[in-house]
Amino acid sequence: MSSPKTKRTFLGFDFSTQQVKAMVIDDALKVVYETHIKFDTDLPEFRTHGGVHVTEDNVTVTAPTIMWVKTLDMLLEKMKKDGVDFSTVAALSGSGQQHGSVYWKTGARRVLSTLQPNHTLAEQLKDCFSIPDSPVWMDSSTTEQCRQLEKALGGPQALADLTGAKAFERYTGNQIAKIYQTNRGGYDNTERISLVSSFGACLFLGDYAPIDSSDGSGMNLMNIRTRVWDPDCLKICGGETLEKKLGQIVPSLTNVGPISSYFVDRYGFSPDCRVIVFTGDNPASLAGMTLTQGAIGVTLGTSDCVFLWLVEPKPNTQGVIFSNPVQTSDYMALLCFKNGSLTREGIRDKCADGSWEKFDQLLELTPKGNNGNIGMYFDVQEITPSISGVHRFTADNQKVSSFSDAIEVRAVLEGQFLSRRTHAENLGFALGPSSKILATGGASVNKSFLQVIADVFASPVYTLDVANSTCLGAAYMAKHGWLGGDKVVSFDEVVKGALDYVLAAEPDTSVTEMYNTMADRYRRLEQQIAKEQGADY
Ligand SMILES: O=C(CO)[C@@H](O)[C@H](O)CF
Repeated sequence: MSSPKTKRTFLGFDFSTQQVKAMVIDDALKVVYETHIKFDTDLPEFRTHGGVHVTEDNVTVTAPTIMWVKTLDMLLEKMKKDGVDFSTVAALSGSGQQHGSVYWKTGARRVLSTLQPNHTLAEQLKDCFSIPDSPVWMDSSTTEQCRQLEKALGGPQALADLTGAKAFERYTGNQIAKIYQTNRGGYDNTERISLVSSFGACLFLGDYAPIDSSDGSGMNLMNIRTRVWDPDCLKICGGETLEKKLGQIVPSLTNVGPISSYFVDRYGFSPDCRVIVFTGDNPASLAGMTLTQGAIGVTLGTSDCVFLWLVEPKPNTQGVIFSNPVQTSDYMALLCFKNGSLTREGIRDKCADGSWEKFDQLLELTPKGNNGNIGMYFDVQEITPSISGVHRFTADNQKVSSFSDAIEVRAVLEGQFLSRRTHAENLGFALGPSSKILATGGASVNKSFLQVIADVFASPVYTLDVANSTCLGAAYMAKHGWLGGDKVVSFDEVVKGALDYVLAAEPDTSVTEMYNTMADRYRRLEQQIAKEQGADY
């Protein structure tokens, strides 16, 4: 809670899949307040599960747009009751679950710009959405539209070269295409299409806020190099009117204007409070981790995610490349691996009686490099690449059906982290003397994992116990944008010293050459499996 002595604060919001979070930081970037409102439990009238509605076909996934609006009403009331002094907020920004989309009905802009402070946002905006149920990132009902877009643009790799990713069902252009094709009435009655991020900015701006270049990268509509809409993609997905409905993209960190008077009158914000363009949750998370060039962010959770800062990206059909949210001339990449902690825990239960202590003891029984044995453990259909099954290879690349417990334990760790490394390198990340790994997530407390990561990546591993990196990143970006963005001051400069990363593991340089060779072998073996299973690689 900000106190009278606090001179200046910055506010970050995160419109995520299951909740809306808010975080207040002081001028020294220290968190002084945070809170959240969860959709399922705090707004039961919408009957969501995990913040969404999934249709029987398990393919179509949406969320009620007005639920997000009402949640913001509740969040701000809670913050007010908790004593947050909104008058100290110099700037605010935010993030949103990526790829989701909001459809503002024709005429909504007038309502948005004349909000009355004695009524809630939800009361006033309840009839402003032409498509009341927003498609979200978990939706996978647009495969037909994905194939149409890739066919028209020359195939998955050509589309990745142009937009930073092959056509993914969750990507907004394909979601818009489905509405354009199947609900033309609703589409034609839409005057603005927002992402979840820019929708959040619209509410605070009291006007249509632009999409930023980083979250705009998650749509299969933006030219990843020029950061402007690609006319061919627009036409295929939404015809001649889509560009007008989207508005123009702006660089991340853009100061898009003063806060709407609605928030000044109702909550006591300063009329000088600036709205900094919102961005996607993963770009904001990169900022919240204070990831910098040469670093790799690794979040070890149910799914493992790898965040990369790239200067020269090599788009492919595995990862996704976004415009960098804090250095707008650079790029970032995201790799998601579905087989993360549950796979590691499965081997622990099978080989070490469910004990991490015994797991670590078994790990010590085999040399680094596992005498050339390699394992790949895709208990569920993997995302990167899209293959499944368990595959074990001996040093001479012979497939075997089992390993001893000790070999298996090392093989699951080396296999997973060789996979993270090879896919990072495929996207253009170059490991070098200044590389470092920033590890977060539940499994980052396991020291033996971190040592394998340090050895496989030949880089020091730092850990950070940062909860809500997405919301924290949005608050950091509020200050960075308020200072003028990356054209005025670098992100490094803005966040210097903000977080205390702890050095957790240093690489054993005696095995660097061995893992370099092993990485090349892993890549070839995984490509072989992908080919056998007819998967992109
Ligand atoms: O689809 C994703 C990234 O491409 C997810 O991480 C969503 O952003 C989660 F909200």
